[in-house]
Amino acid sequence: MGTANDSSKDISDRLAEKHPKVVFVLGGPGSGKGTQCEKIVQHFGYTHLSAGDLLRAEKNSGSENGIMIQNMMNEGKIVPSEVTIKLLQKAMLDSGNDKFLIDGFPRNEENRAAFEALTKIEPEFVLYFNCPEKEMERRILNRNQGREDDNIETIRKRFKVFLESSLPVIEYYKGKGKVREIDAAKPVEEVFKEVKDIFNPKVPKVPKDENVEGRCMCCAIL
Ligand SMILES: Nc1ncnc2c1ncn2[C@@H]1O[C@H](COP(=O)(O)OP(=O)(O)O)[C@@H](O)[C@H]1O
Ligand SMILES: Nc1ccn([C@@H]2O[C@H](COP(=O)(O)OP(=O)(O)O)[C@@H](O)[C@H]2O)c(=O)n1
Ligand SMILES: [Mg+2]
Repeated sequence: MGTANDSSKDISDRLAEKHPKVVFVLGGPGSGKGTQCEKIVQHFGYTHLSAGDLLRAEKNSGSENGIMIQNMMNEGKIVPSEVTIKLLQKAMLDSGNDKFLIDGFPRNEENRAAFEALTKIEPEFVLYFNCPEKEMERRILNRNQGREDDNIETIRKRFKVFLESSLPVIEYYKGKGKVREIDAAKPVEEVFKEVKDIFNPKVPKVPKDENVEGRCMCCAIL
């Protein structure tokens, strides 16, 4: 009979066969991760997986972890990786796609190391939305999504967790040259301009039939 470990290995193996392409989308609470992910999906064909949304859905499904997830979220704490990674892996397999924006994950060193060990997936790059705390606070208090954790007391706890636990993950990926940092304090469309340049890098065009002396480029070089 299979054990829990067998089944988590099974799901990891099935996922590895798809050779998924993953971009981690990080930034403080309210920095605009979800907003920009929606736009990336429309333009670049990724599937958006928000760790927070998956955890909220799991909580609402009445699962055995529901109360634990609710308590952790209301305290702004990070849910144990095992739970979140299982949800992410299932969503990746169910999607039928092979390109994913993983939003709000990894949020601490435990998330990062457990995901790497279990899935062996290395992100293509990490999109980091850098935004001042005052602006993030203003946005969350105006978000109106009915989230229980969008109150000033929990927001302050989430900012603390971001500084203490999530920024070190961003630093880790900076050390690997993988972080693409974006000024997220600008208006949505201006932020997206920067995002587009990252997903769609401009390749400088080689001039075709033109140079100063009227010869083609290859002749000019020769
Ligand atoms: N660049 C922006 N300028 C102003 N408001 C924004 C911007 N990006 C997102 N918002 C708004 O701020 C709130 C938080 O954005 P959201 O995408 O949910 O952030 P996150 O997923 O990082 O918490 C939402 O109400 C959203 O409409
Ligand atoms: N990797 C993650 C992501 C979110 N969460 C929990 O979910 C909450 C909300 O995450 P979210 O990504 O939806 O929040 P925002 O950054 O979008 O405001 C976090 O404060 C954590 O309590 C988690 O435990 N682990
Ligand atoms: Mg979000």
